Amino acid sequence: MEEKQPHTQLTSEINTDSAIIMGDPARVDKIAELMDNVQSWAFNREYKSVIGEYRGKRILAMSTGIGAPSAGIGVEELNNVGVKNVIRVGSAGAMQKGIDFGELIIGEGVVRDDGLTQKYAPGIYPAVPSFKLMSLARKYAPDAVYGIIRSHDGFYMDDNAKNEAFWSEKGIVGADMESGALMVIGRQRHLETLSILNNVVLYEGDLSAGVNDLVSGDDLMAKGEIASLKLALDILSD
Ligand SMILES: O=P(O)(O)O[C@H]1O[C@H](CO)[C@@H](O)[C@H]1O
Ligand SMILES: O=c1cc[nH]c(=O)[nH]1
Repeated sequence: MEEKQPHTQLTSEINTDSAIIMGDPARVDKIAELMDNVQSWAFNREYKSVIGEYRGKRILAMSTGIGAPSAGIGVEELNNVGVKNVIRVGSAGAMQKGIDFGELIIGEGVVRDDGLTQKYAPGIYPAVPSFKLMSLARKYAPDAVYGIIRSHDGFYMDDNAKNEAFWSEKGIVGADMESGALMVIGRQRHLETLSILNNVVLYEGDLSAGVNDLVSGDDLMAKGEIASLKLALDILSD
């Protein structure tokens, strides 16, 4: 019998080539409400997974916790069980003025300001999404904010303001912690990847307050979260 993947507890019996990943296990319950014939698969450590159908397409949804290392393990184990398309649906902070709460930010590339991906490939290796999935994003969400995002490792850094000003000036549109790992590892494993982020912090806004508002269900952010999940489902079921 096939052994379960040690962290996610997945096996190839999930029987799908498409997965949606997210940091927060609670978001898995939200996406489950949007799918049909949902079956719980596993909940081990930070990896909560369900399988369901959307417009007849079988899709796995799984949380990966916070940060590149746990996302990286999740992506590797998805690859091990035969998944080929992986979309991350996360929350982000805006890096430019004028991006409102709940607006979707879609990464056309990622500044790899994390530690893990440096172990996979030198920093000059690009973190870029799949052209196929990006084309579908443009089809379903032409009005989203498209641009380069920055994935980092430290949420509570003393030099956050300085770093954000630096990267904002370079045109970066949003910040998260896992998209770089998804795209770098995904490319090396021949996966199609994409990252769709719901903005929860205005540029130069209070980081902790933004994430707290997402937890308490602030209306614009809650709508953005559902919109981001639906967009990933639309793309994978196209
Ligand atoms: O909402 P998720 O998917 O967890 O994404 C973002 O939120 C967390 C930080 O609050 C980090 O994981 C960051 O990337
Ligand atoms: O600013 C933010 C908000 C959420 N997650 C991040 O990584 N950064």
